[in-house]
Amino acid sequence: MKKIVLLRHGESAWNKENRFTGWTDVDLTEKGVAEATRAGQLLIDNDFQFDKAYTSYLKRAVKTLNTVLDRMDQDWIPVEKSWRLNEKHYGQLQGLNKAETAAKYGEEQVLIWRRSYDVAPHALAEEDPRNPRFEIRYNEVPDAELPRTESLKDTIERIMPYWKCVIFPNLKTVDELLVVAHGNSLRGIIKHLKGISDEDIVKLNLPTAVPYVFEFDDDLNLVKDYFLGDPEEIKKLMEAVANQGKNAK
Ligand SMILES: O=C(O)[C@H](O)COP(=O)(O)O
Repeated sequence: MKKIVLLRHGESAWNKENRFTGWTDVDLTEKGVAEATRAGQLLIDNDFQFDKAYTSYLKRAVKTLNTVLDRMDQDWIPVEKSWRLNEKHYGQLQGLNKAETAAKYGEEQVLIWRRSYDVAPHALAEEDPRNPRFEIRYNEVPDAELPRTESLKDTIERIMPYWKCVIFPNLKTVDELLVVAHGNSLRGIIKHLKGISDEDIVKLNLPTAVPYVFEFDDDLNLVKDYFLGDPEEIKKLMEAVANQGKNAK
């Protein structure tokens, strides 16, 4: 059986503070590192030996991947980074507290910004210092492809060329791939893999650092998908992610 494991990074400083993060390059918390170590242990316990790993240009994902591979003693495997695996760009929401945003604009509006398929938050202004066009790490990316905000649809459109041409075709020749990325960039990949509708994708909330395994037959048809870990605990973690957009007052 061929397998791809999708893993959201461990808790970041802005997950802890409940802020919209998007392309902001925040670090893991201590808890985030511990979550990544635990994910690595779960992957060893389930006999994973990865042939190759992929991650984004953002350190919360890169450091999660390094921590997982270190726990597995698989630091040596080939790793490729791509900006295309970055989180959904959250535009002007980046840096704002999610519960405070819900208190100001309403929970329904925040749910639309966080989970809808084709509504993007307000875009960053061209001169905003957070605009990715000012960042050296994106020098290789044509300006027209660099987002100032994104809907999930936009995120999927920029991930898919990389998924379809680089990541997925590897399965023809190797058996196990690891992709460490972000809540929404992974929702986009999962929507594609499972054929989830635009309406139903609203309900998917990915917890931090819980390995999500996809198994494929030799013709690369999806056979089954499952999380590693305790289902009750994972359900609670998913609910907690959904509740981050609720008004705390
Ligand atoms: O960018 C962020 O804020 C997080 O990675 C995901 O946030 P969300 O669960 O609010 O989409």
